[in-house]
Amino acid sequence: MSTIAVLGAGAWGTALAALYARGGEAVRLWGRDAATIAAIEARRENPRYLPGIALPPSIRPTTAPAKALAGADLVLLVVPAQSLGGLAADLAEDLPAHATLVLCAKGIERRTGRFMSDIVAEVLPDRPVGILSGPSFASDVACGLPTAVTVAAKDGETADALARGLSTESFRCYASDDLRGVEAGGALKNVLALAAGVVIGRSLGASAQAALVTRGFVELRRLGEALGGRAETLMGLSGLGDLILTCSSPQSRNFAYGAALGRGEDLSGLKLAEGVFTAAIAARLARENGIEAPIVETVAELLSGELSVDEAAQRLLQRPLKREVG
Ligand SMILES: NC(=O)c1ccc[n+]([C@@H]2O[C@H](COP(=O)([O-])OP(=O)(O)OC[C@H]3O[C@@H](n4cnc5c(N)ncnc54)[C@H](O)[C@@H]3O)[C@@H](O)[C@H]2O)c1
Ligand SMILES: O=P(O)(O)OC[C@H](O)CO
Repeated sequence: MSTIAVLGAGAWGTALAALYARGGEAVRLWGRDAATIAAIEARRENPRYLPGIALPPSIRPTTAPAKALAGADLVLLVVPAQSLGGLAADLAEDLPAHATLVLCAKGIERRTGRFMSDIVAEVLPDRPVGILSGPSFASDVACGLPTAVTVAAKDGETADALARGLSTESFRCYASDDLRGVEAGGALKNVLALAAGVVIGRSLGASAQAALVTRGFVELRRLGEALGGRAETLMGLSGLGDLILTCSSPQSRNFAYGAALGRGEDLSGLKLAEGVFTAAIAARLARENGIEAPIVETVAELLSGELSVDEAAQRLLQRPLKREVG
Protein backbone atom coordinates (compact mmCIF):
# COMPACT_ATOMS: atom_id res chain seq x y z
CA MET A 1 0.00 0.00 0.00
CA SER A 2 1.29 3.50 -0.89
CA THR A 3 0.60 6.74 0.89
CA ILE A 4 -0.58 9.20 -1.71
CA ALA A 5 -0.91 12.94 -1.22
CA VAL A 6 -3.17 14.61 -3.77
CA LEU A 7 -2.60 18.36 -3.84
CA GLY A 8 -5.54 20.19 -5.37
CA ALA A 9 -9.16 19.37 -4.56
CA GLY A 10 -10.73 20.40 -7.86
CA ALA A 11 -12.39 17.96 -10.25
CA TRP A 12 -9.26 16.04 -11.25
CA GLY A 13 -7.61 15.95 -7.82
CA THR A 14 -10.82 14.70 -6.25
CA ALA A 15 -11.28 12.06 -8.96
CA LEU A 16 -7.73 10.75 -8.53
CA ALA A 17 -8.15 10.69 -4.74
CA ALA A 18 -11.34 8.63 -5.18
CA LEU A 19 -9.66 6.27 -7.66
CA TYR A 20 -6.73 5.45 -5.39
CA ALA A 21 -8.74 5.35 -2.16
CA ARG A 22 -11.05 2.78 -3.79
CA GLY A 23 -7.95 0.84 -4.82
CA GLY A 24 -6.97 0.53 -1.16
CA GLU A 25 -4.23 3.17 -0.99
CA ALA A 26 -3.94 5.61 1.92
CA VAL A 27 -5.01 8.90 0.34
CA ARG A 28 -4.80 12.44 1.71
CA LEU A 29 -6.48 15.18 -0.30
CA TRP A 30 -5.28 18.74 0.21
CA GLY A 31 -7.26 21.76 -0.96
CA ARG A 32 -6.91 25.46 -0.23
CA ASP A 33 -10.65 26.08 -0.10
CA ALA A 34 -11.84 25.35 3.45
CA ALA A 35 -15.51 25.08 2.45
CA THR A 36 -14.78 22.40 -0.16
CA ILE A 37 -12.59 20.41 2.22
CA ALA A 38 -15.21 20.66 4.98
CA ALA A 39 -17.90 19.42 2.57
CA ILE A 40 -15.74 16.46 1.52
CA GLU A 41 -15.13 15.61 5.18
CA ALA A 42 -18.77 15.94 6.22
CA ARG A 43 -20.67 14.68 3.17
CA ARG A 44 -18.17 12.55 1.22
CA GLU A 45 -18.88 14.63 -1.86
CA ASN A 46 -17.14 17.55 -3.59
CA PRO A 47 -20.21 19.72 -4.27
CA ARG A 48 -18.29 22.42 -6.13
CA TYR A 49 -16.19 20.38 -8.55
CA LEU A 50 -17.69 16.86 -8.70
CA PRO A 51 -21.27 17.16 -7.49
CA GLY A 52 -23.31 14.00 -7.08
CA ILE A 53 -20.37 11.58 -6.99
CA ALA A 54 -19.95 9.64 -3.73
CA LEU A 55 -16.36 9.68 -2.47
CA PRO A 56 -14.79 6.80 -0.50
CA PRO A 57 -14.85 7.36 3.27
CA SER A 58 -11.14 6.51 3.54
CA ILE A 59 -9.98 9.74 1.80
CA ARG A 60 -8.49 12.09 4.40
CA PRO A 61 -9.22 15.67 3.34
CA THR A 62 -7.23 18.56 4.81
CA THR A 63 -6.36 22.23 4.31
CA ALA A 64 -2.95 21.71 5.97
CA PRO A 65 -0.26 20.85 3.39
CA ALA A 66 2.04 19.36 6.03
CA LYS A 67 -0.69 16.91 7.11
CA ALA A 68 -1.29 15.79 3.54
CA LEU A 69 2.41 15.37 2.80
CA ALA A 70 3.70 13.67 5.96
CA GLY A 71 5.06 10.25 5.00
CA ALA A 72 3.75 10.39 1.41
CA ASP A 73 5.47 8.16 -1.18
CA LEU A 74 3.67 9.71 -4.12
CA VAL A 75 2.65 13.35 -4.39
CA LEU A 76 0.16 14.17 -7.13
CA LEU A 77 0.18 17.87 -8.05
CA VAL A 78 -3.27 18.62 -9.46
CA VAL A 79 -3.72 22.37 -9.70
CA PRO A 80 -4.11 24.36 -12.94
CA ALA A 81 -0.95 24.81 -15.02
CA GLN A 82 -0.62 28.53 -14.26
CA SER A 83 -0.67 27.80 -10.49
CA LEU A 84 1.86 24.96 -10.39
CA GLY A 85 5.01 27.10 -9.94
CA GLY A 86 3.56 28.96 -6.95
CA LEU A 87 2.26 25.80 -5.31
CA ALA A 88 5.55 23.92 -5.79
CA ALA A 89 7.48 26.79 -4.18
CA ASP A 90 5.06 26.97 -1.24
CA LEU A 91 5.30 23.24 -0.54
CA ALA A 92 9.06 22.82 -0.84
CA GLU A 93 9.67 22.61 2.91
CA ASP A 94 6.99 20.02 3.65
CA LEU A 95 7.75 17.55 0.85
CA PRO A 96 9.15 14.24 2.15
CA ALA A 97 12.68 13.69 0.81
CA HIS A 98 11.92 10.36 -0.86
CA ALA A 99 8.57 11.27 -2.47
CA THR A 100 8.05 11.03 -6.22
CA LEU A 101 6.12 13.93 -7.75
CA VAL A 102 3.45 13.27 -10.37
CA LEU A 103 2.40 16.32 -12.37
CA CYS A 104 -1.19 16.16 -13.56
CA ALA A 105 -1.82 19.60 -15.09
CA LYS A 106 -2.08 19.98 -18.87
CA GLY A 107 -0.70 23.28 -20.02
CA ILE A 108 2.25 25.60 -20.63
CA GLU A 109 3.10 28.49 -18.32
CA ARG A 110 1.99 31.47 -20.37
CA ARG A 111 4.40 34.00 -18.89
CA THR A 112 7.54 31.91 -19.44
CA GLY A 113 6.75 29.16 -21.96
CA ARG A 114 7.82 26.53 -19.43
CA PHE A 115 6.26 23.07 -19.42
CA MET A 116 5.18 21.57 -16.09
CA SER A 117 8.33 19.44 -15.74
CA ASP A 118 10.55 22.51 -16.39
CA ILE A 119 8.80 24.45 -13.63
CA VAL A 120 9.27 21.68 -11.09
CA ALA A 121 12.87 21.03 -12.16
CA GLU A 122 13.63 24.67 -11.36
CA VAL A 123 11.61 25.04 -8.17
CA LEU A 124 12.23 21.57 -6.70
CA PRO A 125 15.45 20.32 -8.36
CA ASP A 126 16.65 16.70 -8.10
CA ARG A 127 13.22 15.22 -7.37
CA PRO A 128 11.95 12.16 -9.24
CA VAL A 129 9.16 13.51 -11.44
CA GLY A 130 6.48 11.91 -13.60
CA ILE A 131 3.76 13.30 -15.86
CA LEU A 132 0.27 11.78 -15.96
CA SER A 133 -1.70 12.56 -19.11
CA GLY A 134 -4.20 11.01 -21.49
CA PRO A 135 -7.93 10.69 -22.13
CA SER A 136 -9.54 10.90 -18.70
CA PHE A 137 -12.55 12.96 -17.71
CA ALA A 138 -12.63 13.47 -13.95
CA SER A 139 -16.23 12.33 -13.58
CA ASP A 140 -15.55 9.11 -15.55
CA VAL A 141 -12.52 8.26 -13.44
CA ALA A 142 -14.24 9.20 -10.18
CA CYS A 143 -17.10 6.82 -11.04
CA GLY A 144 -14.68 3.97 -11.77
CA LEU A 145 -15.23 3.94 -15.55
CA PRO A 146 -12.27 2.49 -17.44
CA THR A 147 -9.61 4.39 -19.38
CA ALA A 148 -5.94 4.24 -20.34
CA VAL A 149 -3.39 7.03 -19.95
CA THR A 150 0.36 7.60 -20.21
CA VAL A 151 2.77 8.11 -17.34
CA ALA A 152 6.08 9.58 -18.40
CA ALA A 153 9.40 10.14 -16.67
CA LYS A 154 12.85 11.05 -17.96
CA ASP A 155 14.10 7.51 -17.45
CA GLY A 156 12.23 4.37 -18.41
CA GLU A 157 12.68 2.61 -15.04
CA THR A 158 11.03 5.47 -13.13
CA ALA A 159 8.23 5.56 -15.72
CA ASP A 160 7.70 1.78 -15.44
CA ALA A 161 7.57 1.97 -11.64
CA LEU A 162 5.13 4.87 -11.72
CA ALA A 163 2.91 3.15 -14.27
CA ARG A 164 2.75 0.09 -12.00
CA GLY A 165 2.06 2.23 -8.93
CA LEU A 166 -0.62 4.35 -10.60
CA SER A 167 -2.52 1.63 -12.49
CA THR A 168 -5.71 0.23 -11.01
CA GLU A 169 -8.28 -2.25 -12.30
CA SER A 170 -10.02 0.52 -14.26
CA PHE A 171 -7.13 2.92 -14.87
CA ARG A 172 -4.47 1.46 -17.14
CA CYS A 173 -1.21 3.39 -17.24
CA TYR A 174 1.29 2.96 -20.09
CA ALA A 175 4.87 3.99 -19.33
CA SER A 176 6.91 6.37 -21.48
CA ASP A 177 10.35 7.94 -21.25
CA ASP A 178 9.27 10.79 -23.53
CA LEU A 179 8.41 13.37 -20.91
CA ARG A 180 8.24 16.28 -23.34
CA GLY A 181 6.11 14.42 -25.87
CA VAL A 182 3.57 13.49 -23.19
CA GLU A 183 3.31 16.98 -21.72
CA ALA A 184 3.24 18.66 -25.15
CA GLY A 185 0.37 16.42 -26.29
CA GLY A 186 -1.65 17.14 -23.14
CA ALA A 187 -1.14 20.91 -23.39
CA LEU A 188 -1.74 21.32 -27.12
CA LYS A 189 -4.88 19.20 -27.33
CA ASN A 190 -6.65 21.74 -25.11
CA VAL A 191 -6.09 24.52 -27.66
CA LEU A 192 -7.44 22.31 -30.45
CA ALA A 193 -10.46 21.27 -28.34
CA LEU A 194 -11.37 24.96 -28.08
CA ALA A 195 -11.28 25.18 -31.88
CA ALA A 196 -13.43 22.05 -32.28
CA GLY A 197 -15.94 23.52 -29.83
CA VAL A 198 -16.11 26.75 -31.84
CA VAL A 199 -16.88 24.75 -34.99
CA ILE A 200 -19.82 23.03 -33.32
CA GLY A 201 -21.01 26.16 -31.48
CA ARG A 202 -21.06 28.09 -34.76
CA SER A 203 -22.95 25.17 -36.43
CA LEU A 204 -20.27 24.62 -39.06
CA GLY A 205 -21.01 20.87 -39.14
CA ALA A 206 -19.46 17.50 -38.35
CA SER A 207 -17.43 17.51 -41.59
CA ALA A 208 -15.70 20.75 -40.58
CA GLN A 209 -15.12 19.29 -37.10
CA ALA A 210 -13.38 16.20 -38.51
CA ALA A 211 -11.30 18.29 -40.92
CA LEU A 212 -10.24 20.67 -38.17
CA VAL A 213 -9.31 17.89 -35.74
CA THR A 214 -7.25 16.14 -38.43
CA ARG A 215 -5.37 19.28 -39.43
CA GLY A 216 -5.09 20.18 -35.75
CA PHE A 217 -3.40 16.88 -35.10
CA VAL A 218 -0.86 17.70 -37.83
CA GLU A 219 -0.04 20.89 -35.89
CA LEU A 220 0.10 19.08 -32.55
CA ARG A 221 2.56 16.59 -34.00
CA ARG A 222 4.70 19.18 -35.78
CA LEU A 223 4.94 21.50 -32.82
CA GLY A 224 5.27 18.68 -30.28
CA GLU A 225 8.22 17.29 -32.24
CA ALA A 226 9.83 20.72 -32.60
CA LEU A 227 9.60 21.13 -28.82
CA GLY A 228 11.39 17.82 -28.25
CA GLY A 229 8.62 15.18 -28.23
CA ARG A 230 8.63 12.01 -30.32
CA ALA A 231 6.13 11.45 -33.14
CA GLU A 232 4.99 8.06 -31.78
CA THR A 233 4.26 9.61 -28.37
CA LEU A 234 2.19 12.36 -29.97
CA MET A 235 0.24 9.66 -31.82
CA GLY A 236 -0.44 7.95 -28.47
CA LEU A 237 -2.83 8.41 -25.57
CA SER A 238 -1.58 11.79 -24.41
CA GLY A 239 -1.67 13.31 -27.91
CA LEU A 240 -4.09 11.76 -30.38
CA GLY A 241 -6.05 9.88 -27.69
CA ASP A 242 -6.82 12.95 -25.62
CA LEU A 243 -7.40 15.01 -28.77
CA ILE A 244 -10.11 12.57 -29.90
CA LEU A 245 -11.78 12.71 -26.49
CA THR A 246 -11.79 16.45 -25.96
CA CYS A 247 -12.55 17.47 -29.56
CA SER A 248 -15.69 15.35 -29.66
CA SER A 249 -17.41 15.76 -26.32
CA PRO A 250 -19.18 18.70 -24.65
CA GLN A 251 -18.09 17.03 -21.40
CA SER A 252 -14.70 18.63 -22.17
CA ARG A 253 -14.48 22.06 -20.59
CA ASN A 254 -12.24 23.26 -23.43
CA PHE A 255 -14.73 22.04 -26.03
CA ALA A 256 -17.61 23.58 -24.05
CA TYR A 257 -15.77 26.91 -23.80
CA GLY A 258 -15.15 26.91 -27.56
CA ALA A 259 -18.79 26.02 -28.22
CA ALA A 260 -19.98 28.94 -26.06
CA LEU A 261 -17.57 31.22 -27.93
CA GLY A 262 -18.92 29.92 -31.25
CA ARG A 263 -22.49 30.64 -30.13
CA GLY A 264 -21.52 34.15 -29.07
CA GLU A 265 -22.41 33.52 -25.42
CA ASP A 266 -21.07 35.21 -22.30
CA LEU A 267 -17.90 33.32 -21.31
CA SER A 268 -17.64 34.52 -17.72
CA GLY A 269 -18.38 31.87 -15.12
CA LEU A 270 -17.39 28.91 -17.31
CA LYS A 271 -15.28 26.14 -15.81
CA LEU A 272 -11.48 25.97 -16.15
CA ALA A 273 -10.44 25.70 -19.83
CA GLU A 274 -6.65 25.32 -19.85
CA GLY A 275 -6.43 25.96 -23.61
CA VAL A 276 -7.42 29.59 -23.00
CA PHE A 277 -4.15 30.09 -21.11
CA THR A 278 -2.03 27.92 -23.39
CA ALA A 279 -3.12 29.21 -26.83
CA ALA A 280 -1.04 32.39 -27.07
CA ILE A 281 2.13 30.86 -25.67
CA ALA A 282 1.74 27.81 -27.93
CA ALA A 283 1.37 30.13 -30.93
CA ARG A 284 4.49 32.02 -29.83
CA LEU A 285 6.47 28.79 -29.42
CA ALA A 286 5.36 27.73 -32.91
CA ARG A 287 6.56 31.03 -34.41
CA GLU A 288 9.86 30.88 -32.51
CA ASN A 289 10.47 27.34 -33.75
CA GLY A 290 9.49 28.12 -37.36
CA ILE A 291 6.48 25.78 -37.18
CA GLU A 292 3.38 26.39 -39.26
CA ALA A 293 0.44 26.17 -36.83
CA PRO A 294 -2.44 28.15 -38.35
CA ILE A 295 -5.18 26.63 -36.17
CA VAL A 296 -3.29 27.28 -32.94
CA GLU A 297 -2.53 30.85 -34.09
CA THR A 298 -6.13 31.44 -35.10
CA VAL A 299 -7.40 30.23 -31.71
CA ALA A 300 -4.98 32.62 -29.97
CA GLU A 301 -6.22 35.56 -32.07
CA LEU A 302 -9.85 34.59 -31.57
CA LEU A 303 -9.37 34.52 -27.80
CA SER A 304 -7.58 37.87 -27.78
CA GLY A 305 -10.42 39.44 -29.77
CA GLU A 306 -8.29 40.16 -32.85
CA LEU A 307 -10.57 37.95 -34.97
CA SER A 308 -14.29 37.18 -34.91
CA VAL A 309 -15.47 33.57 -35.21
CA ASP A 310 -16.46 34.06 -38.85
CA GLU A 311 -13.17 35.79 -39.68
CA ALA A 312 -11.30 32.92 -38.02
CA ALA A 313 -13.14 30.32 -40.12
CA GLN A 314 -12.58 32.32 -43.33
CA ARG A 315 -8.92 32.76 -42.59
CA LEU A 316 -8.36 29.02 -42.21
CA LEU A 317 -10.37 28.19 -45.34
CA GLN A 318 -8.65 30.80 -47.51
CA ARG A 319 -5.06 29.81 -46.80
CA PRO A 320 -3.09 29.01 -49.99
CA LEU A 321 -3.73 25.49 -51.25
CA LYS A 322 -0.97 22.96 -50.64
CA ARG A 323 -0.17 19.27 -50.75
CA GLU A 324 -1.60 17.39 -47.78
CA VAL A 325 1.64 15.57 -46.96
CA GLY A 326 5.15 17.00 -47.08
N1 LIG B 1 -10.99 17.65 -14.91
C1 LIG B 1 -10.48 16.73 -15.68
O1 LIG B 1 -11.22 15.90 -16.26
C2 LIG B 1 -9.00 16.63 -15.89
C3 LIG B 1 -8.45 15.44 -16.37
C4 LIG B 1 -7.09 15.36 -16.61
C5 LIG B 1 -6.28 16.46 -16.34
N2 LIG B 1 -6.82 17.60 -15.86
C6 LIG B 1 -5.92 18.73 -15.59
O2 LIG B 1 -5.78 18.90 -14.19
C7 LIG B 1 -5.54 20.27 -13.89
C8 LIG B 1 -6.52 20.70 -12.81
O3 LIG B 1 -7.81 20.59 -13.38
P1 LIG B 1 -9.13 20.40 -12.52
O4 LIG B 1 -10.10 19.74 -13.41
O5 LIG B 1 -8.88 19.78 -11.21
O6 LIG B 1 -9.54 21.93 -12.34
P2 LIG B 1 -10.66 22.52 -11.37
O7 LIG B 1 -10.95 23.89 -11.87
O8 LIG B 1 -11.76 21.55 -11.23
O9 LIG B 1 -9.91 22.61 -9.97
C9 LIG B 1 -8.74 23.34 -9.79
C10 LIG B 1 -8.37 23.25 -8.31
O10 LIG B 1 -7.10 23.87 -8.12
C11 LIG B 1 -7.21 24.78 -7.04
N3 LIG B 1 -6.21 25.83 -7.22
C12 LIG B 1 -6.14 26.74 -8.22
N4 LIG B 1 -5.07 27.51 -8.06
C13 LIG B 1 -4.46 27.09 -6.92
C14 LIG B 1 -3.32 27.50 -6.20
N5 LIG B 1 -2.58 28.52 -6.61
N6 LIG B 1 -2.98 26.83 -5.08
C15 LIG B 1 -3.74 25.80 -4.65
N7 LIG B 1 -4.84 25.37 -5.28
C16 LIG B 1 -5.18 26.00 -6.39
C17 LIG B 1 -8.63 25.28 -7.07
O11 LIG B 1 -9.02 25.82 -5.81
C18 LIG B 1 -9.36 23.99 -7.40
O12 LIG B 1 -9.57 23.22 -6.26
C19 LIG B 1 -5.70 21.03 -15.21
O13 LIG B 1 -4.43 21.32 -15.75
C20 LIG B 1 -6.44 20.06 -16.10
O14 LIG B 1 -6.13 20.23 -17.48
C21 LIG B 1 -8.17 17.72 -15.61
O1 LIG C 1 -12.42 19.13 -19.56
P1 LIG C 1 -11.11 19.32 -20.25
O2 LIG C 1 -11.26 19.91 -21.62
O3 LIG C 1 -10.14 20.08 -19.38
O4 LIG C 1 -10.48 17.87 -20.47
C1 LIG C 1 -10.23 17.09 -19.35
C2 LIG C 1 -9.14 16.07 -19.65
O5 LIG C 1 -7.97 16.72 -20.06
C3 LIG C 1 -9.56 15.02 -20.62
O6 LIG C 1 -8.55 14.07 -20.78
